Amino acid sequence: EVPLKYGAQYTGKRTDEAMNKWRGNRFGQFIHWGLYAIPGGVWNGKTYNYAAEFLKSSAKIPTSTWDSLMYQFNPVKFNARQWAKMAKQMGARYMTITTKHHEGFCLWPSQYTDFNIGNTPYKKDILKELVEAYNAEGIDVNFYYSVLDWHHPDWRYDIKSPEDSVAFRRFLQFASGQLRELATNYPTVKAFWFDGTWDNSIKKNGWWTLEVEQMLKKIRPGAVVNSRLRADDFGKRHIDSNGKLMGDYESGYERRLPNPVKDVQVTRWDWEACMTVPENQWGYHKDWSVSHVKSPLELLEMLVHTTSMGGNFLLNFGPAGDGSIRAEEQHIARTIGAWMQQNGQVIYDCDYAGWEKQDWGYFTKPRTGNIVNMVVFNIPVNGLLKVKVPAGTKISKATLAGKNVKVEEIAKDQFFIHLPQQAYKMPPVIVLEAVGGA
Ligand SMILES: C#C[C@@H]1N[C@@H](C)[C@@H](O)[C@H]1O
Repeated sequence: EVPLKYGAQYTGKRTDEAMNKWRGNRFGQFIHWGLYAIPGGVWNGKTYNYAAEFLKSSAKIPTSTWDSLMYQFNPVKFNARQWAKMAKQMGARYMTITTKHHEGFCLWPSQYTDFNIGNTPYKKDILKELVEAYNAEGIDVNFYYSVLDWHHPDWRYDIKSPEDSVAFRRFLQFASGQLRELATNYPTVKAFWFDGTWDNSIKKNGWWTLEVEQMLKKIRPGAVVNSRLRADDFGKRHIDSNGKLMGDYESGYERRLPNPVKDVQVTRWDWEACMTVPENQWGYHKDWSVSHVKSPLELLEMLVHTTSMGGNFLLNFGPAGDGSIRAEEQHIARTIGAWMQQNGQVIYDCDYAGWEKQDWGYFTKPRTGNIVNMVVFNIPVNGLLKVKVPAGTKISKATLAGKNVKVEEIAKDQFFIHLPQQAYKMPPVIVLEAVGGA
């Protein structure tokens, strides 16, 4: 091992109450909302297909022009309680909000910059409204914070001169100040989701990333911080130079999921995947016809897939500039929510079962007891669901919606579960009682 000052601070999974709650939540709503929601991917009549929150760079818009969008931000249809109720109905147990994205505009009245919600026609503290509304629904709120800041004059992509060093040191103090005020002024915040940390300027300041993690955990004991914040002494990100995870969970799965067979190593630590509904739109885009839009069933399978590998699934919503939620996203929330209403127990507080992945779908396992859940997405023509169990394990019972289904031992440690033949519009769940074995 190489000696590190700014590497991983511990190994293994945190087992404190705050982290157990973060882990057990399993399903979160990501919200990307900022000035980029106003143009929605269209500028001077031209539609830009790239991610709408990157429109400033896609359309090469000068910072002064982009920043003047602040004077148009007046979401007259914004209703934090409605958003929170929709998230509750969808079955989300946490919500992660972009307090500040790469554009540098702050959804809270930051004392460190005028580029914030207080100087818009809306004026009110949107972050406070969202935290209160979601907490009132029993939903934990986490803060996304982009270190990359296109607005701030002291931001640097790299440190190539003494002037860069001086400016960037000022920038890091600014960012630390903003993070301190977020952690202090919104005391129910549970976790911090860092982004915009891929540039050399951050890699060359790994010390700061550890200082921020420690500061946040001092202000908010139990706070959870993602690996994406962190860089070690040599600029290694997420995983330090000794192969140890930094931060409290791995956050590299963006718009992709680990392979359930080849990537089982992800189960050794906590992790989260974040996912867009279109192919690559986090902020509101006016025209979703420019790429594939995932169906509720595609997204539900991703949620179950993630739970089956011991991860959290963060599904993104991009509200419009007027504060409305588009119909496609409302349909997704209703459809997934209807299934979660009946089957949330196979997601919440569930984990990797350690059983061999089969083609019909995914296993999840509650933290306690001898239950293993089967969530079936691919219905076999013969209605027989193969299950390979750890050596010596017996399946004593299998039920679907509380009714027994046939269990047939077909070989040593192998069974067929007989799925009742019917048309399934949503994935059926079979609950196995397993005894003995590993
Ligand atoms: C690239 C990039 C950013 N990371 C995702 C989580 C979105 O915030 C996107 O803009």
